[in-house]
Amino acid sequence: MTKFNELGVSAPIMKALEKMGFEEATPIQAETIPHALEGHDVIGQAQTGTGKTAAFGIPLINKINAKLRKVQGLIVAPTRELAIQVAEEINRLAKFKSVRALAIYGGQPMDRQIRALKDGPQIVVATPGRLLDHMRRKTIRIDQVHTAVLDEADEMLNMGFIDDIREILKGIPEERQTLLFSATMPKEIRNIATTLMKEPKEVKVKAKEMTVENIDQYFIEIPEKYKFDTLNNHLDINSPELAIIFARTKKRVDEVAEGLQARGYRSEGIHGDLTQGKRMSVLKKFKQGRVDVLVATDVAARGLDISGVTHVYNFDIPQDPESYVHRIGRTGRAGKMGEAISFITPREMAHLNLIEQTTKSKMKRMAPPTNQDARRGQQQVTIEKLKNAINEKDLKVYEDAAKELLDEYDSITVVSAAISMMTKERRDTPVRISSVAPISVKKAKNQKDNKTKGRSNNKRFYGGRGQGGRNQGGRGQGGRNRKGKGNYQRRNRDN
Ligand SMILES: Nc1ncnc2c1ncn2[C@@H]1O[C@H](COP(=O)(O)OP(=O)(O)OP(=O)(O)O)[C@@H](O)[C@H]1O
Ligand SMILES: [Mg+2]
Repeated sequence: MTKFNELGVSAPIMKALEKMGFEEATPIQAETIPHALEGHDVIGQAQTGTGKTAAFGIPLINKINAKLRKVQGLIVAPTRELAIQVAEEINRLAKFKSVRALAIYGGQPMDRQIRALKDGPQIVVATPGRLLDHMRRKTIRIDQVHTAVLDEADEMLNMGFIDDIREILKGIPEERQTLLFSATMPKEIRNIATTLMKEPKEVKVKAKEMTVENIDQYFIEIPEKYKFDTLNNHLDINSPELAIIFARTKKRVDEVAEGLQARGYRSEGIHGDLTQGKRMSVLKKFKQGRVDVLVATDVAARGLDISGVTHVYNFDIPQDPESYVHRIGRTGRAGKMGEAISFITPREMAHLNLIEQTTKSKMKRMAPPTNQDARRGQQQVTIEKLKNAINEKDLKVYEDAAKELLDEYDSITVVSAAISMMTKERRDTPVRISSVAPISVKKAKNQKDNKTKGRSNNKRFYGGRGQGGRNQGGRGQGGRNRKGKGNYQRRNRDN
């Protein structure tokens, strides 16, 4: 275990770390901070929730000249919410040094950002599109920038956004230091990344698996049309503190979020088509626990650090194994435990193997909970409430009423009636979710024969009812699927 003062971190940052309760450096911090402080370019790869933000934040703040009120550090992140969160963490780390970080991102009025930029923040955290906008309008000056950070670098370099990143980096003096971080770094993306850097030190925190071990990973093989009720049952049984449910499209996110609301859950959806104001208010409610089930597209998959997320559900499995890693990484952060449950349609079973091969971890099969299990789960919640009332409330004023009731009925009947009245009967509310085509499993096809055998025992749970074709809605997959995915990822990318 490494202490921060062994890493050459300056006194004001040490003081902030102490205030934040960071006692020891995480492995990625211990390994990258010395390289970064020496001025090297760094590629840092470590599992989700292991403190990569501070791994680049600390050396960056360390290097800032607090007296110079010019942008000296530039951090680029793929989503607006992440830009905001990273700026907040940087500001916490820089609390005892006169260094300020500002987040700039799409969906917020330009003039407000221009005014804020004039205030002289030394660090700017931005989404690529909005940053380029400011650069082209010359409303941001980056000629004094000595450090550039790409957080979630692979995501930004993925899918043709390399040109935006290149253009951004071209505006920064060449002698800059470049730091690049992510939990995933596919080889081809890393190769692109190295073209943007000078002899980078590559730090990959050694781990057997790409996912953190404190996340228990499960899958449930389930036909499309049973997903929603299964999700309901699960939520009732587990009563997550906070849960994030990932769905494939914005439409599905809206439908699932509304369906859950109709069934009495405090649920909201988040995706790239919402106004920025709405996105922020949904996230705020979720962080405060006023919403406890967040339904999201991949816009919420990367980087978001929300404490109390005990469960992540893949209502639809993602196409990319990398996306799986990031999604489930919203739980099990900073050493806490978490649970990830992926719904996989029988036709997608081969895709499960592809994900497992990439992440080098296994998902355990879980039987879908029955309605009876769920009912027991719901009743358990009621029973807990009753027990709390017994222990904590003054029940004297109700005693006469209770005695009257017990004169007329036996105690079991009375208590059963009370439990029934206090228990939500969710399934009385019908909910319809439009179906989607299963994920294309093209890439994984040749693994299908040897790997999925014996796994596809869907019959056990559903009495061998027909599946497949009906879920697909007759649509072809392949090319179309891939195109669709590219589109929504692009739009989600936001800026
Ligand atoms: N040294 C430390 N000691 C204790 N907590 C820490 C330490 N470093 C970071 N944390 C906390 O751990 C949590 C996760 O950190 P962070 O968001 O930086 O993870 P990450 O590696 O960037 O994850 P992701 O891959 O999901 O982006 C945060 O709440 C952060 O404040
Ligand atoms: Mg991060």
